[in-house]
Amino acid sequence: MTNPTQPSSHTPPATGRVVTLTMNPALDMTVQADGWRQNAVNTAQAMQTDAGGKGVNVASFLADWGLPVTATGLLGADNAQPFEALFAAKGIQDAFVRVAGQTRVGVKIVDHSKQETTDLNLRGLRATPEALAALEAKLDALAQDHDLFVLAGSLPPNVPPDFYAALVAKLRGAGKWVALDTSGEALKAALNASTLPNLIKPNNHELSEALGRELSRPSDLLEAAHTLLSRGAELVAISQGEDGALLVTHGETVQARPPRVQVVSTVGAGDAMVSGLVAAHLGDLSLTDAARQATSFSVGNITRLGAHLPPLSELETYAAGVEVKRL
Ligand SMILES: Nc1ncnc2c1ncn2[C@@H]1O[C@H](COP(=O)(O)OP(=O)(O)OP(=O)(O)O)[C@@H](O)[C@H]1O
Ligand SMILES: O=P(O)(O)OC[C@@]1(O)O[C@H](CO)[C@@H](O)[C@@H]1O
Repeated sequence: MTNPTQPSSHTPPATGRVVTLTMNPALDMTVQADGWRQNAVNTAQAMQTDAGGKGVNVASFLADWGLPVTATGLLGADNAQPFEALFAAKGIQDAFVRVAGQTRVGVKIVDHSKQETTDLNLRGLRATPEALAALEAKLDALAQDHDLFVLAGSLPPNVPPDFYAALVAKLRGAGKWVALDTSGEALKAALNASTLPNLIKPNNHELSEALGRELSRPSDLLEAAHTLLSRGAELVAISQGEDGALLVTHGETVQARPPRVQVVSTVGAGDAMVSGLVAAHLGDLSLTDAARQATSFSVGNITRLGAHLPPLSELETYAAGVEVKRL
């Protein structure tokens, strides 16, 4: 099927198949309300709804990049249509377990006059033991013929905080390459576990919260990254919003600063970065090129609504504008 956003001349690498796991997807309802104020009556200019949630977004970016991708997780049966339409349009294999009820709505208020994005995220559908058992069986089946797993987003109610920690151990034990992008107690448990993911992509606030200490100086972030590397991670990517990202491996550290662009919505910026890093891993890129590629994905994402990459020529312009410094 033709995908209008897919970069045209890019040839994807012919390597491993990717699974993205979204335990808590969301229908993102973006409301454009320029100049809006809290505690006041505001007028909005536009509204758009997109199938989202971190792993769904990663699947969408990777599909745009031309990689085969399977999306799994728990999806409310009552409003699954926008997700199914996205998967069909982009050729994403739909391996979501359907559960009773509606997937949560995530309200995103964007203010173009101030280039600000405000998120209101609901907690999501309570996961039943039956749904979790069905998901476990699905993941076991997917592990038969997929090599990379991206675990992304919050955990819905009734899923224990060590869910990702246990899954990372299981997947890495089976020889899979695992990326994790989560927050709060789930991130804390995963970072305290004995087996760490190959790639960890927190933002600086999420990492500070999970480690229980303020990481305000670059040296604090670097020290935290090196501790995670010494405990089994291969790449720690700490994103810092408009300031860019710090990417740390055993032998190298780079700082990537994005070019200045007109921001439409920052929703999914981190997911785009994860996607760029997964694509870079599959393409065996150097850390410098990975930083450039991942940042260009993020910048491409924040210049439009929804989790879509811009055409390749635009992506290349952003990539050329990324300032990558080896530290
Ligand atoms: N306002 C911005 N201007 C330019 N680039 C940005 C901006 N916000 C984010 N980015 C780019 O996106 C990357 C990821 O952003 P960020 O650190 O906000 O991720 P995140 O907190 O995980 O985002 P989210 O949870 O919304 O997906 C940054 O490293 C940067 O390259
Ligand atoms: O509650 P979570 O899972 O942490 O975040 C959910 C969410 O904000 O993440 C995506 C952007 O990264 C959105 O599509 C979605 O609404």
